[in-house]
Amino acid sequence: ATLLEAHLSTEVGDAQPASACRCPALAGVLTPARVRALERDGFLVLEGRDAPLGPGVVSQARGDAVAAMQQGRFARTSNDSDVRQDMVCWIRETDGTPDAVDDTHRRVRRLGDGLLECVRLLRGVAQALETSGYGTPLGECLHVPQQLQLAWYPADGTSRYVRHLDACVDSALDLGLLEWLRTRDYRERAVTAILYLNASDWCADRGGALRLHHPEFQRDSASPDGPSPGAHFDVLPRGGTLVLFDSRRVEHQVLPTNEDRFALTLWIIGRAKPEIGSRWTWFASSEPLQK
Ligand SMILES: O=C(O)CCC(=O)C(=O)O
Ligand SMILES: [Fe+2]
Repeated sequence: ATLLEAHLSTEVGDAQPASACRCPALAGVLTPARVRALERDGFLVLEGRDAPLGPGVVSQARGDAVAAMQQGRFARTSNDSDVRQDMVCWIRETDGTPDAVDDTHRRVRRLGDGLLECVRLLRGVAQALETSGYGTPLGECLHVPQQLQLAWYPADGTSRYVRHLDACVDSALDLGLLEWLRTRDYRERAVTAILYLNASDWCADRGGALRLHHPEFQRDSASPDGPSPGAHFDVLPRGGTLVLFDSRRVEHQVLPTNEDRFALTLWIIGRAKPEIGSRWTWFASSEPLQK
């Protein structure tokens, strides 16, 4: 059975085409070879020397995140509290500017320069993926929401997020029409992009790793022999580390953290190309993602 993430989904009404969100800092970063690895493995981790942003920008962004925390911008999610114990703050580049989406967002503090740079980097990932010919399973084109999730897992030794999938991959037949309509935004999620804003020397004993469960492992679980335990890959949430994974294939979890842990996440969405067919193609297909 699919584990469906149940928190409020990103607003995607004002998403932009990938081509409108170019980020110079990504030039030469998402090379065709790395994008092929992402397609093959379902995930890609760029850390250490491969990380796209310098430590200066990341620590500035962490300061901006702490400031947002002190301004009371973080709130619990609508998930059950046993699913996840982080607090989140939804941010847009335009927050605190005349171009903000509404009056409430015009009144909040502008994002700091460090956080702005991180937002622009994540929002540029879709364009960089398309340039390297990233192929979504459904041949969709990528779109970039304006809204990103800034999450804070408090340093209490228990804050975590249980194993889940970011996208809803169940068909209308499985879900029923109402539930299917309710989960529309989750179905559009194609690629999860996460940038960590923590210290660059985060070590394993602080906990808080992102555990990625290998897609092959999930497929195996349908076999009578059952999966071999331990088929996963842990990523330490070191500042500057960029993780990309297929939102529909890669189950993942956040292990309990002993240290305040900040993660900035963008869900890149995939929308059917007009020439391939409308969303009704998905609707009609009972197993749209089993290829
Ligand atoms: O912070 C992370 O490493 C992942 C968080 C996550 O899985 C989510 O917010 O859906
Ligand atoms: Fe997730």
